[in-house]
Amino acid sequence: MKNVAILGGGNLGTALAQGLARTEEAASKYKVTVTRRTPDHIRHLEDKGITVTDDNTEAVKGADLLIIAVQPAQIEGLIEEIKPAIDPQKHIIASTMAGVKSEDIAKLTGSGVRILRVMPNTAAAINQAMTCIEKTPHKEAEKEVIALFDTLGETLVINSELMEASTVLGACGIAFFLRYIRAASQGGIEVGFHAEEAQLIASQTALGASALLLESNSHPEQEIDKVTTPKGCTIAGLNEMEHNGLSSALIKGIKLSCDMIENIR
Ligand SMILES: NC(=O)C1=CN([C@@H]2O[C@H](COP(=O)(O)OP(=O)(O)OC[C@H]3O[C@@H](n4cnc5c(N)ncnc54)[C@H](OP(=O)(O)O)[C@@H]3O)[C@@H](O)[C@H]2O)C=CC1
Ligand SMILES: O=C(O)[C@@H]1CCC=N1
Repeated sequence: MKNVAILGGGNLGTALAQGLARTEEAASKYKVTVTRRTPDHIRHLEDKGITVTDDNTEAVKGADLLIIAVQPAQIEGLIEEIKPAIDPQKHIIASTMAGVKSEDIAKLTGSGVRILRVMPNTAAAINQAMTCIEKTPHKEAEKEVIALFDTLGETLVINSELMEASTVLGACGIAFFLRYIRAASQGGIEVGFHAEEAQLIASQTALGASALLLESNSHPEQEIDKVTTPKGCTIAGLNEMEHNGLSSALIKGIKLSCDMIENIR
């Protein structure tokens, strides 16, 4: 069993812990502790065999792999607290923080600690995350981090300079796709469905569209061509959406999110 400490049991930290406790595969490999300053907010995790505490130092001492999931502005305080307990020979630090480079964390921990960035998303809670992992010279550490995040969904190792782009496309992406589903549901209600039915149809259709790409390895436009019957209703709706800037709005939103990460701290 590997001991994992998730430091910062907020939205993402909780999602990671839930995913690690949810499947037999993950639960048999990882013993998880989650910390936050107000642990009573996440006591429910204890029902799943997860240890919950406000003691970062003890959590670090008992762990091999440290996953940092505090907000970027909270990192200085956290590292100051745990620094005496960090053992460079033993610990691997995987940081989920948007916009915080591994070098920035190394300046706080002191050199010699194996640190790499990871960018999962909240679908980790149901083992459907997309996690981008920063390529690192510490190959053994990289292997261990990949193995852990493989239990939470898909993983992709990428160069450091793409970590911001991966944050927007993969992590913020959950919110972007969900907003599309909400809008589609609202449209569905306007054309006659009750809210729950509209949401089911929109969500399952989004899942089917993704699966078409993932399973057949095709391009979105190939699949779109199969739906757009000549003179039909799909192309009419699609063109109206594009006249109103659908693709452009998505691309602009992704670019703006990416630009603002530089100043996130
Ligand atoms: N939310 C997401 O979808 C994603 C988030 N991220 C990154 O993950 C990080 C967390 O984001 P998110 O979960 O949204 O934020 P949250 O604010 O929900 O979570 C941060 C948590 O850290 C805890 N915390 C703060 N200081 C300490 C400390 N010194 N010791 C222990 N726990 C502490 C806070 O709880 P308390 O106040 O009780 O201590 C809080 O619950 C960010 O850096 C973000 O960039 C990355 C990918 C996706
Ligand atoms: O919004 C944020 O800053 C964090 C990082 C990616 C998802 N949530």
